[in-house]
Amino acid sequence: MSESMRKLRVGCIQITVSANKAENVARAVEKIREAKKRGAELVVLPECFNSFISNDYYGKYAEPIPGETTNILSKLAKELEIFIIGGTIPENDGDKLFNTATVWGKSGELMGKFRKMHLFDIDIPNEMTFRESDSLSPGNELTIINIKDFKIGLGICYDVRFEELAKLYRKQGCNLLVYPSAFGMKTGPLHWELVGRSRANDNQLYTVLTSQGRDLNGPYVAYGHSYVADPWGKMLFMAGTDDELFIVDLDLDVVDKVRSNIPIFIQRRADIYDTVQKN
Ligand SMILES: NC(=O)CCC(=O)C(=O)O
Repeated sequence: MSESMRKLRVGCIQITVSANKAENVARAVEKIREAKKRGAELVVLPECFNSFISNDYYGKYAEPIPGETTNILSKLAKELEIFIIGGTIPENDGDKLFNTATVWGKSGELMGKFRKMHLFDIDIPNEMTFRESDSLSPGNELTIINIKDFKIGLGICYDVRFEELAKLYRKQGCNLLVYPSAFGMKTGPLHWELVGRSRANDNQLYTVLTSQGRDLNGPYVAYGHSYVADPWGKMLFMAGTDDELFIVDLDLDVVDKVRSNIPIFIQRRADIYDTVQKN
């Protein structure tokens, strides 16, 4: 097996968004070009990279897929010969809205899309209330993408809290989970790092969490601090709060090593408990 197939250089892009969709997309394009120059083979954008995170905006900013924003990603992937996980955009399909991630291959082809499965509905009285389900519908399908020898499971932000989803991906052989995200300021400080490192450690795989940058004047203030955790649960890199591009090198030897050193996956008592996919 070729050594280079087992390594992947990932460009993680943290960007703030404004009310101007075209500007948001242009900012993402600029960062993807920069990531290519720095050797990235795969780039990952944050959740809602072309729109504010807000029930007031999802409907107005929504597009079909393919559509205006994703056509730009497709063309760019082809031009730069790079894989793009296009963060998420609000998607309209019939009379429904979804929060959707798309993945674009080096020929500009749509390799897959994932619709946020667990909608961000929380209520911490007087501090943070959000009900994505007021405007969005949930997705019902897991999405796995193969790039080189990496088997990549997709989730979106709040999905990272659900170990069952990550475990299903692990059971299907994933060695990398990618979560375009934008945690808020209430839960971010306590949970943002905890959940992504936990999913990495529980399932002995890499986790990539890209966030919107923090804009204190927007309708939704993202925590920022995009990061990558390795299969030991170790933080490889964490961004600050402003716009930032960082590059990380992933290596499947690290996955193999931790799985052989601490073989929890085969030691699970599946005779007593299990996580099963129902559809
Ligand atoms: N956009 C989201 O799904 C936010 C998730 C979040 O902040 C959390 O605490 O979970």
